[in-house]
Amino acid sequence: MYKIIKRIITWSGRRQRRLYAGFVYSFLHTLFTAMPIMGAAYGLNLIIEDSNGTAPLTTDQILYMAGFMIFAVAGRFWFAYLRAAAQESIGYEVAAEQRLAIGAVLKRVSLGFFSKKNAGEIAAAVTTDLSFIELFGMKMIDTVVNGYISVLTMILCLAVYNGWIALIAAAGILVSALFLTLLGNKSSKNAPVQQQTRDSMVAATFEYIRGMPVVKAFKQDGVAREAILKAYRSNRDINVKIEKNYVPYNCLHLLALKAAATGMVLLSALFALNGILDLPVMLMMAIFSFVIFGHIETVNNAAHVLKIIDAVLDKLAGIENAECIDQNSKDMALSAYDIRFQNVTFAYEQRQILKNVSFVIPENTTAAIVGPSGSGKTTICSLIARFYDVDRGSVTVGGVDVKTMTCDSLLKNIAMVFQKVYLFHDTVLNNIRFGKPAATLEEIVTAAKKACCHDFIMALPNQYETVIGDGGSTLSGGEKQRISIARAILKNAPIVILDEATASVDPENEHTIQQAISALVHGKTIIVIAHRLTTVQNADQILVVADGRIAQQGTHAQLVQQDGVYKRFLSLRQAAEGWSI
Ligand SMILES: Nc1ncnc2c1ncn2[C@@H]1O[C@H](COP(=O)(O)OP(=O)(O)OP(=O)(O)O)[C@@H](O)[C@H]1O
Repeated sequence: MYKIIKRIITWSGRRQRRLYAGFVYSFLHTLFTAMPIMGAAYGLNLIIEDSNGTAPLTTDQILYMAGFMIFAVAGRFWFAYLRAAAQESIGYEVAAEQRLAIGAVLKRVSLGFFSKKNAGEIAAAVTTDLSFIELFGMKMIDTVVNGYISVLTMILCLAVYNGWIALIAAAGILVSALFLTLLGNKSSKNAPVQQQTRDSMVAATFEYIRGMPVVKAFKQDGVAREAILKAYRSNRDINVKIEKNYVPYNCLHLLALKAAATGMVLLSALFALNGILDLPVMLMMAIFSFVIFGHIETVNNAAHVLKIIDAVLDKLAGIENAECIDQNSKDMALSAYDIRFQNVTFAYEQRQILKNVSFVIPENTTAAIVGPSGSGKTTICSLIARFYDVDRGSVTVGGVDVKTMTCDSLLKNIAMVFQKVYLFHDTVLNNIRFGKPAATLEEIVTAAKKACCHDFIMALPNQYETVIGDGGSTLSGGEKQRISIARAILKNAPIVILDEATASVDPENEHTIQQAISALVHGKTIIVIAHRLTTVQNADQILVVADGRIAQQGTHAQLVQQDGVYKRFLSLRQAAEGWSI
């Protein structure tokens, strides 16, 4: 328990001083809680002395007693307030910072990180898991640290009157701590499992919702539900197991405290009968026995909750300490924008995709990448944008190895239009503004007009302020793509990567969009993964990718003269486009 408490204190970072101040307030709060009890014993003694005629009770004494009581109660509330003010909001403050820190890390890790960890696991970490620490982290500090500070302070007060009774209280705490340790040992095994089942539950729910169109289209609700039900059942089973483990140890922990409290009452009565304790002190001991363990009775929950917090902190550390792809890189400004691949070899995990690939795309020229599906065209683009690092060889932009540049300083120079467009659950305006956060409304509208989306945006219920559904679900494929082109136009970067950008644009708009793209790409270095013949034919050079290599390279005029992949690709394209028209 001590190790995890220390971990939570470390987690609170620069707010640790507030935590420690809270411990001091907690100690003072307990002293002020004990004072009225001791005051009551003293007052009772005065009353007894008055009633048996030993010493008459004076008005001054009554006033002092009343003043003392008011002072003690006021002090108690004041220190309770100070403790809460110092400690209680720390969890929320630290969690908010940690969410931002994780967001910053996720932006800088290689995309391979997301293949290893599923989105559900990451989402659970920054939402439910961090919320758990946010809610329970400081509560546990209060329950455990402040709880034990409180009980130890009371034992010290007891020891002033009678060492034996204080010893019984201390023995009760030791025995209860033993049972809590046993409960904690059980929880050490169960907490990580509970954590995993929660992650699986979130991931399965995500998957189910995301896959809903497929589930409906194939009428396979049963199959999809099975995965989600399995995750829910596992979560239920581990929770039931934890509860079953919890109950016996919890009972033993409470029994130890109750037995100690009973022992304190019995011993103080025995001492009073034998004249070792005065009657008022005996009564004071009895009152103490009721309140002394109050704070640590709820420590039972802490034994398990702390183990969960430990597991969650491990998980968060795993994400936060993920290796950032550009952690040894520098912010650099480029002065040229030619792209050069030199003997590039790249594999996703063990699966080799590119082998010894070399080519040059001179500044301000267009390179069309063509090749069979799965040949590595998108991978080439991802390496230019440094979504992944090459295994061997180098990718340079403007003569600078992208490995030496931070992602921010590299991506500042690149605008991308992806094959799979992702729009945020935000307004149309903000989705376009993503290309240039400081853009004015006028600039955004101009970009939207160039990308041929202005008219359909104006037809939306709230025009540019219309909120787009999750992932762009309330727009058609073509509309989404045009918005993503508007984003790229707005960014106005010197390098443009288009991944089949016009694939889902309807023929009516295609011509206009091609014009917009021409404006976007004018005077820039362009890499386009194109399936359209016109795009390919007009490119300054064509890179034909096959089997992880550059199988052919040249202009359209040069490549049509050669027998090879390009010629075959061309005849297939002509057939396909002829067929589609
Ligand atoms: N993140 C990834 N992890 C593992 N393998 C991947 C990943 N992304 C792509 N691949 C694999 O790498 C190969 C090349 O993929 P890539 O997307 O570059 O092909 P492509 O030529 O762009 O295909 P298409 O024309 O179908 O879009 C494919 O076999 C694909 O399955």
